[in-house]
Amino acid sequence: MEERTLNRKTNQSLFRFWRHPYSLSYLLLLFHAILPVNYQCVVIPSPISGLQMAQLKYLSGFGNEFSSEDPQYPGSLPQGQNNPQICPYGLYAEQLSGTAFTCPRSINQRSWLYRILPSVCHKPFQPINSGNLVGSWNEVHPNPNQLRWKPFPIPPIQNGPVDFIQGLATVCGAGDATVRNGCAIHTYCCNSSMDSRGFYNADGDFLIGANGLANPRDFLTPVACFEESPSNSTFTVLAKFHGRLFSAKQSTSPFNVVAWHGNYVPYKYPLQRFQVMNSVSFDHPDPSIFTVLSAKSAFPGTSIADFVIFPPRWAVAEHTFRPPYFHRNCMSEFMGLLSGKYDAKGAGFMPGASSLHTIMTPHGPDAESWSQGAHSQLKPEKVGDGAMAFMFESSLSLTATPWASNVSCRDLTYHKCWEDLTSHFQHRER
Ligand SMILES: O=C(O)Cc1cc(O)ccc1O
Ligand SMILES: [Fe+2]
Repeated sequence: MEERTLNRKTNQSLFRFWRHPYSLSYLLLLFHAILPVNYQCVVIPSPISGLQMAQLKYLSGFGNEFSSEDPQYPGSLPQGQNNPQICPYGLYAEQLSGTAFTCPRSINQRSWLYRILPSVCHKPFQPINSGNLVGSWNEVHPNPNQLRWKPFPIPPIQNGPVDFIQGLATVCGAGDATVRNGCAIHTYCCNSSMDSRGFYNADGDFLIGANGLANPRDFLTPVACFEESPSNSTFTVLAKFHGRLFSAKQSTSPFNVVAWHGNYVPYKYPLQRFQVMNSVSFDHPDPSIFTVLSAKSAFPGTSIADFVIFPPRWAVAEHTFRPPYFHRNCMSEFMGLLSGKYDAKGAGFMPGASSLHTIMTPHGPDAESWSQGAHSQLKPEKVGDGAMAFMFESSLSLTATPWASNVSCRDLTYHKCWEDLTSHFQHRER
């Protein structure tokens, strides 16, 4: 997934932000939408080296104006102004903006950071191997077929360490980072922490948004926290810019924010906290009822992408075909299964698997799921116990990259899951 959601930052990591232990057995996909408005977040996938996870504290809320200072440095956040002539504790003031200065105040996003050194203290960035990252779509071959992938394999540690950035690969996307309108879906599979490497994404934000049945207090933003830089140390800051990777060295840790305030912040959200709503009478509401976050486009009601989840829930609709129906949409749908079973698919869509149904590509329940949905007794039923599926519903025409088209875990038999659908048409007697 490409950039709109988590963060975008300036040259250094805004906060040290723990994401996921790489030992998670499921695939974690990143979505990244390039917005006309420059939203930002920070996803710093670098595991905590100097800090213990238990020490991490969070501020709760969504869209708030926050203030934070490292508890060991009371008074480190300047009061009453952003730019004192000399900042408390000799810190440097640095602004990180997420929207144009000229955006109306109601949607303006920015944060002020008070850090040990400003982000600009680094050696020049040099291009590095961008691996399987793709940022331009015009030369990628279109494919209107249903595409599906088995779980992307986690690289074996005996073949060498692979960190979050080295393990990133672009699955599909559309649009252009240079004109800041588009999105891409990336996957990552890694076996090592980033240690003294940090990352920022100038092409957009890794996974964010605005609306949903998610409660604001479940969004957690890290409290200011920094690490000391031992003398003679070397840190690497990696940048993603126009779809390519760059690397710069510096002698101090970029995780040096002692205090900050603002509303342009990274956050994490536990999907299990999403309160599901659904039909309590009949028929199948639109899947947009499960939207957690939206990356809005310039057209009201039409997103660059909605981040939708399918958590466990009760199905009670009467005289209704309850699983997802057959359809072809004017939107692209990228789906993944994190755990359990998805109610429109059987064994072919296992945890870690993903699929792409681009614009107007027909899809729907596989033959067996259709049969169950058509014939099962309609009592109240728990759907997807222990399951979690997600979908990016995008108004853009997503194209699969050459890597994703040719990767060995591509499920070339996907179309067969509908082969057993037969005609039940009852001809009229003539
Ligand atoms: O394709 C899918 O499985 C996702 C989906 C689910 C649903 O309940 C209705 C429409 C839809 O695209
Ligand atoms: Fe769909």
